[in-house]
Amino acid sequence: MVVSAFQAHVPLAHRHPSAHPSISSLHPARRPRASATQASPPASVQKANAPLPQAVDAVFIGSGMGALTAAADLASKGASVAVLESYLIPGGSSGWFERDGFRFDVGASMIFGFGERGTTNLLTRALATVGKRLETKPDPVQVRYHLPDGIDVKVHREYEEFLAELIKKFPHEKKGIRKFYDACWSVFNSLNCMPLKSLEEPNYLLRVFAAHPIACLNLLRFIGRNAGDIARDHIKDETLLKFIDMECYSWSVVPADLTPMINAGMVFSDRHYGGINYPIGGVGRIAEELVAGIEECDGCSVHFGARVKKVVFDGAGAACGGQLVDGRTVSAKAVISNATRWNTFGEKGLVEAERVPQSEARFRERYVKSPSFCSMHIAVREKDLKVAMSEEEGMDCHHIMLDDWGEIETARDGKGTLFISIPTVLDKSLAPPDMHIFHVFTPSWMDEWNGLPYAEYQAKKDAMLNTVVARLEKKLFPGLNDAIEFYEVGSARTHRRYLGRVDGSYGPVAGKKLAGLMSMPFNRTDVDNLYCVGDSTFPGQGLNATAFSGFACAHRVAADLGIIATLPGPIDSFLTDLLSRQRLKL
Ligand SMILES: NC(=O)c1ccc[n+]([C@@H]2O[C@H](COP(=O)([O-])OP(=O)(O)OC[C@H]3O[C@@H](n4cnc5c(N)ncnc54)[C@H](O)[C@@H]3O)[C@@H](O)[C@H]2O)c1
Ligand SMILES: CC(C)=CCC/C(C)=C/C=C/C(C)=C/C=C/C(C)=C/C=C/C=C(C)/C=C/C=C(C)/C=C/C=C(\C)CCC=C(C)C
Repeated sequence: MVVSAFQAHVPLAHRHPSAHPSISSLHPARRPRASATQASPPASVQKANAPLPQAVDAVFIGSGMGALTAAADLASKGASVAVLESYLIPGGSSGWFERDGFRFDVGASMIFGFGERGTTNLLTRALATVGKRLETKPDPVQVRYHLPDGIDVKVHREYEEFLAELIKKFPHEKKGIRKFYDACWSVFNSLNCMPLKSLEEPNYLLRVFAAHPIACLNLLRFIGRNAGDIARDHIKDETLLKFIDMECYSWSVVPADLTPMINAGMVFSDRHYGGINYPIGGVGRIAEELVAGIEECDGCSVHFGARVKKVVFDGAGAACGGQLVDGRTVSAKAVISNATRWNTFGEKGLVEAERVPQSEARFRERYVKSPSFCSMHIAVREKDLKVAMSEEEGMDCHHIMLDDWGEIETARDGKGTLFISIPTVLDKSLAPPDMHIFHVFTPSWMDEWNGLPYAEYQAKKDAMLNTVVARLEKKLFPGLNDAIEFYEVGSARTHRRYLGRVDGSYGPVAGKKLAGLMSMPFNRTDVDNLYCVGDSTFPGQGLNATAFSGFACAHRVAADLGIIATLPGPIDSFLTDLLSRQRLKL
């Protein structure tokens, strides 16, 4: 099946603002969202969708960044892979959609993992496995915070410049600030000196420990801890601790006390090391290139409009393939789910209830679904904004805004934390001349949207947009209301529908204080030959994090398929099971 231009750009959200006179009159300059573009879908997507293979080494359910990285790595090692994606384009939450010459990123536009040095630049590395590379634009500022208590801080790419700005605000915490962020560097430096592969493959662990004993011991020191514990070891000022909470919340959607220190170390250091780099042409280019690279490998294919209904099992109870909703089946030695844990093992999940292993109860007891987001994708005319928009004049691409500390996590209806990205500040090719893309998102829960009749649903989206635009106009972007050309609002329902993620969730987060990353599931499951990849596995949310899960998954699958050397079979199995049992005790 070839994907038509229209299908490949199905609207993210179906909305008709003109049906709501209140909105039209509030925003006379706005017009309803533009029609889906008629431009051709990318070559990678057109080429994909060869006939389904009958049998492969590894079949992937979904084509998010976790799956694409793992598929690319396995393909480069000589395995045959088939990626089955239910939607019409690849990438999942790192996908894209187009309207009237604008190319919008579906998810966050702040991209880690595109550095040139070290080992933690996992997006650069994922593309390289299949001989691809993307041009990127370095972002001089990771994010500018606009927070209560007059905290207006830029996280500069240059580490010392960021510290100086923060210390200026909290001079009495000069030592504590440096100690906390230096602890993050210590984690990062330990990771960034070693090859990053599967932590459930003993041969790798032994080799990496032999080559980097001090770094491994340092990681073991931090792997069971959370960022909040380390921050409190060094910092006393409550407002500064709230700032650190926001630093964590802005990517982990939980405060520092629940954010694993390994992840904080990665994020708070890599932004100054590899830096934040925007892929020219949009975030969706990463998935497009990975698909193109996978398809160039012998015996490897990516299929769209291929929704998997269930995992297929053999007589011994081992996973042996995926069955699509239309009944077609792809058999495989390894089955890898990129769906969330709940979509894989939960009610009406890919694995029927009687086969769900006991160990999943442990996961559910520890992790909960994070909220979804209400995402506002807005096309903006630069000439009507009363603020300079170019990078040269000091406009930053990413902003976080909060008016009241009490509302970091809980506020609803667009009154809480606002995440704002304007990727056109870095890449003008995303929009027509003199136009900008504003992507504004705020945490939002399914219960706010579920069951609303059409008119109420649309009215709620419009109300959210109005609240958010009013806040942005007042504080950051005067003129925004009149500068809106068109807009598109996505709710938790939209995320559930188009990304297939339960309740539109951003992923699992600790439901209570846990020992850092120790209990986050790895890629193997307690079902033989069934693996998981993506943000439901170690180390969690984020593109670079899911790319790590992809590399780790590919490594373990390659070991199980006999493609890479392991310790002798029985020893490998014994040690792998021993490690997994030890983790279960934690
Ligand atoms: N700037 C950033 O850091 C950024 C940007 C975008 C996304 N992300 C991250 O990406 C993470 C998600 O990545 P991921 O790898 O977990 O995957 P994902 O959720 O993005 O993609 C999963 C894919 O699997 C498909 N799928 C689900 N069930 C299926 C089924 N039954 N049959 C066929 N296909 C199915 C979905 O359609 C989707 O395309 C999120 O945590 C988010 O933080 C980060
Ligand atoms: C041998 C022995 C004995 C031992 C051993 C030890 C070891 C080796 C260990 C190891 C470990 C490891 C390897 C680990 C790893 C890790 C990793 C890689 C991690 C990563 C992470 C990352 C992350 C977390 C990221 C994230 C990000 C994100 C989430 C982002 C987001 C964003 C957003 C949301 C945006 C915002 C926006 C605005 C502001 C606008």
